[in-house]
Amino acid sequence: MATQKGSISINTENIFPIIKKWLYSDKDIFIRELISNGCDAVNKYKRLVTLGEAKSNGEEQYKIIVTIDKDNESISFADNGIGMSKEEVEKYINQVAFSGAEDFFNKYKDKMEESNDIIGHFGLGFYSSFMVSKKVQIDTLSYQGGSTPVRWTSENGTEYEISKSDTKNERGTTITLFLEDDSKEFLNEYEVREIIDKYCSFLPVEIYLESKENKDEKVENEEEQVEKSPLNDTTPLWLKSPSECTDEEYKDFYRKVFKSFDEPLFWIHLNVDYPFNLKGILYFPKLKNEFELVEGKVKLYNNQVFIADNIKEVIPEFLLLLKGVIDCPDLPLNVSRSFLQNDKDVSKISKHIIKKVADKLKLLFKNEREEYNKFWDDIQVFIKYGCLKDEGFYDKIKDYILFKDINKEYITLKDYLEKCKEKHENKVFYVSDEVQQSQYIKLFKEYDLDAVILNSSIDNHFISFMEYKEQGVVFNRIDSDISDVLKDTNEEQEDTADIKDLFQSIIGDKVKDYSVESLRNEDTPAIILVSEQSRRMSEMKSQFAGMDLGMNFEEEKTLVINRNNPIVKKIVSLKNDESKKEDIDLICNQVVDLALLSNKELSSEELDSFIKRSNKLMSMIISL
Ligand SMILES: Nc1ncnc2c1ncn2[C@@H]1O[C@H](COP(=O)(O)OP(=O)(O)OP(=O)(O)O)[C@@H](O)[C@H]1O
Repeated sequence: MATQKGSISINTENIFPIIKKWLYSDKDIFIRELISNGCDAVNKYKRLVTLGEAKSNGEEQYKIIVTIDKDNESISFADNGIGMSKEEVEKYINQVAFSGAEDFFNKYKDKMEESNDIIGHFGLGFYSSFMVSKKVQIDTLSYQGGSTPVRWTSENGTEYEISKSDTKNERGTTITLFLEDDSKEFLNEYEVREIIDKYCSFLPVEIYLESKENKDEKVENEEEQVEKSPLNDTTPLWLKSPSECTDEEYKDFYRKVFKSFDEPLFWIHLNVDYPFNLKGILYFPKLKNEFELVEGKVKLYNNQVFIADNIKEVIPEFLLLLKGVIDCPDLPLNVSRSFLQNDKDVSKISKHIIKKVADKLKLLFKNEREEYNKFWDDIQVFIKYGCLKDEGFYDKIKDYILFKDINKEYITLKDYLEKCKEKHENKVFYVSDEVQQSQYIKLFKEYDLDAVILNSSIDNHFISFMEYKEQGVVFNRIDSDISDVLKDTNEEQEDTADIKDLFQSIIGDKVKDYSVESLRNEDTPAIILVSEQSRRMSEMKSQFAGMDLGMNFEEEKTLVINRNNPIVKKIVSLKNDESKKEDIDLICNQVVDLALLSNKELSSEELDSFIKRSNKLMSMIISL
């Protein structure tokens, strides 16, 4: 064949996507592009064999071999796919943004029963090789009988040479990149292996990595003769039908892909054919603490080629807390993200994924309630975050949201409200700190009342959200206005004014209100209740620390005095005894501080006088 020279034509309309595509992305993407091209070439050939348009002895091992040649400072990508004739090289390689993949698909689409598994779309991928090379060489031999091997070379991507190849004598294509000085890292086998691992772990054609030096050693080393295993898994689990996958396979896949020793809690196998193609597996990881939430990872693939982690245009943001893989052959993922934001299919996919997650939760709730209860602590933050982010998600799963109560039972809002209807209709009591509020929990148990534990940092927002969504339902902290609930209706109401007056005269306005009750447990002299509204306002104020909000947001406290308590009884009986005035004063203050202490930490001055008073009381006892 005579040597021919010419200029590469550039379709200017299509040059802009190239700029967009590579100006901002990693250099290593060329490895993904060239391996995907090899993969396409093999898939096209296999398809022709199936259609009877090409011959195969049935034993051929299709593969892509990546070879690093340190001496020549090159890296090559060889496949035994369809190959290219001289005309095809001129058509597909010399015209940037003219995709032979699209051409092939259009030509054979009527004859193809399965969905399109060809990766290329844009006719640009090959040119990414110029990001790292000073010279690119293609040696290719078409599958068509009587073809001549072709060599195409170009030093800058705009001018080329075509001649007969003197190295290619078997069907397929070898693309050799002579690396630029600033891209020598691609001669490092470890580095290249990492990149292949990142992008090509699940490509459908076997990929091998060789190093020219190793190749020479191989002849001498007997053990090396042993067949190497491919770098990739050509049939990833998500492609299998869910009914054929075992739990162990799902767990192994999780451990392998996410390099995690933990076991996932459960998973969702996505498998959609219509109206779009989507396959994948989403795992609910076990979270050790809330801060791990940021660590989720959802890997997005396009026809088994890795595209990126956590593309929030496709996967709803809150689901990015999960770990998983999603393969979406329909998405034009090589295009910029702004395109994705406006794509209708993309929002449909996102909605579909949300629905599937909600369905799975419903299924677990209905069929495996015990297990679901066990998972709840680990998934609750994720679920609540999802509800806050997406009301639609809340509407789908609201009946499956659980609350852990003070007896460590898991209960739905509906069941809680039903159970407590008689005692406090439409009111949910909650604990935000089990240690700090332990006295109130004890009190609730004595009264056979129930409260739920809402102690994660997201719960404050979630409570407001629930109150907004579930009109009429209010959430009150366990130390809030519970006097109504504690009131014993059977009991005759005695005059309580003298007890109130006594305390009020000593304590003054340290608390806003006083009430006298007959608590079932006589050991407790008094408790403090804080109005829910005032506490929320005061918490809000502390979030805006330093800002003048123009209002006073003090917590409104009520002192509930237990008239069944012997100390209270005693001081009330002695209230008119002038000689005991000082002692009564001391005891009343101590009773109030103890009640405050069970509610929250004392301020430094409060603590100071509490300690002084306690010491005084002890010395009084000793001198007795
Ligand atoms: N290894 C190969 N074997 C056979 N043909 C190839 C090979 N590499 C590239 N080609 C041909 O060159 C064309 C252009 O390749 P290029 O990578 O630029 O674009 P593409 O794969 O079609 O699309 P994309 O830009 O989405 O990767 C391909 O469509 C294919 O016809």
